[in-house]
Amino acid sequence: MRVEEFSLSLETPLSTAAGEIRERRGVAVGIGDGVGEAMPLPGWTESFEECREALADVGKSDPSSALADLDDRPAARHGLSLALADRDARDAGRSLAQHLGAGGGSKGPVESVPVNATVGDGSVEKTADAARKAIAEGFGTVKCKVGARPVEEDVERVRAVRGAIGNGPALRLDANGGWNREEAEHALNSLAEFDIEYVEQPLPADDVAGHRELTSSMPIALDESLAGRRAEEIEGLADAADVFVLKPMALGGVDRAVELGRRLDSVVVTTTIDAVVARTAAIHAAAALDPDHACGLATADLLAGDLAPDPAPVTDGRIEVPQGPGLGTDGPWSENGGGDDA
Ligand SMILES: O=C(O)CCC(=O)c1ccccc1C(=O)O
Ligand SMILES: [Mg+2]
Repeated sequence: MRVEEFSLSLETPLSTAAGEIRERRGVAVGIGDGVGEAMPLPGWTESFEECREALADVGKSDPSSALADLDDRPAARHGLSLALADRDARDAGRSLAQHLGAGGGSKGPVESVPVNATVGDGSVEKTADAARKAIAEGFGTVKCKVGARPVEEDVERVRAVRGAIGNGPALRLDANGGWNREEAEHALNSLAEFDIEYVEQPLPADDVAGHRELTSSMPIALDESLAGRRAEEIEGLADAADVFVLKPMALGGVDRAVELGRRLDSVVVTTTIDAVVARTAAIHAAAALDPDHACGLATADLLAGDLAPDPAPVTDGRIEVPQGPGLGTDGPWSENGGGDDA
C-alpha cells in the first residue's frame, strides 16, 4: 500500500454556519493500480491526525482485512475501501459505478448526474451575484449556505437570490446546524415564500428529535446528523427528514454510501470538498444510485489546485461519469498529474 499526504487551499474560503473552510488536508492511498483518498473533515469524520495514524497502522497489516478495524475512522476507511474497489473495478474492466452497482437494483448506473452550485455565506450582493453566475454557467439547482447570521438577514439574502435566478431553478438551503428550534421555526416560516426545495440540517446534529418535530411544511434534509452513525441507525431516522445527504467520506466509503442510498427513499450524494480522487468516486456513487435530486458534487472549482486533472468537469449543470475501467483518475500517481494548476 502506498500513501501520500497532501494539502490543498480553497480558491475562496467556504463560509458556513459551522465556520469557514480554507484548506483541505488528505491522504491518497494506492493499492496495486487502485487509488483511494481520505479527506477528513472534523464535524463529519475523524481528524487528519487520527486518519493518518489509522492508515499508517493499515500499512503494517493486510489492507483487505484492515477495513473491519476502521469503523470509527470513516475517512481512513473511505480511502482504503476506495483503493480496493478501484483496483477490483479496473481488474474487471468495469467503471467504478458499474462495480458499485453490481448486484444492486435492476438497472445499471446512469451516465451523467445533475449537480448543484454551492454558494457560501456572504453579503446579500455577494450571494445574489454568485447565484446569478451559477445560473449563467448552466446550473439548474443552487444551494445557498444560511444560518451564519440573524434570520432576517438570511431572509434578505434568499429573497435576493430568488430574485436573481428567477422562478425556474431549484433553490435549496444549508444551515449546517446553525439554528436552535425557535430560530429554525421562524426561519423556515419566513423562507417558505421562496419555493425552497429543502433545507439541510436546520438544527444541530444531535437534535434529531427537533427535526422530527419541526412544524414547517418545508422539506428537511439531514446531513451532519448522519455522521458517525451506522447504516441501521440511519435507516431508523427515515421519519425524521424528507431527504438524506450522503457524504461517502463521512459514511466510511462509497461502498457504504451506495448500500445505504439503496435503502432510503430520497438521497443526494455530496463531497466534503474532496480532491479529484474522492470527488470522482462520489460521482460514481451518485451514478449508481441515480438520485432524484441534483447532487453536491460541483466542488472542484472551490479548490485552488488539485492532485490531477479533473476527469469529470461540470457542463451545463451536469457531470458525465467516466466510462473507462475504475475511477477514471490515477490521482497523485497520474503521469501528467500533480501540480497546483491542474
Ligand atoms: O452540497 C454541496 O453543494 C457541496 C458540499 C457541501 O456543501 C459541504 C462541503 C463540505 C462540508 C460540508 C458541506 C455540507 O453539505 O454541509
Ligand atoms: Mg450540508
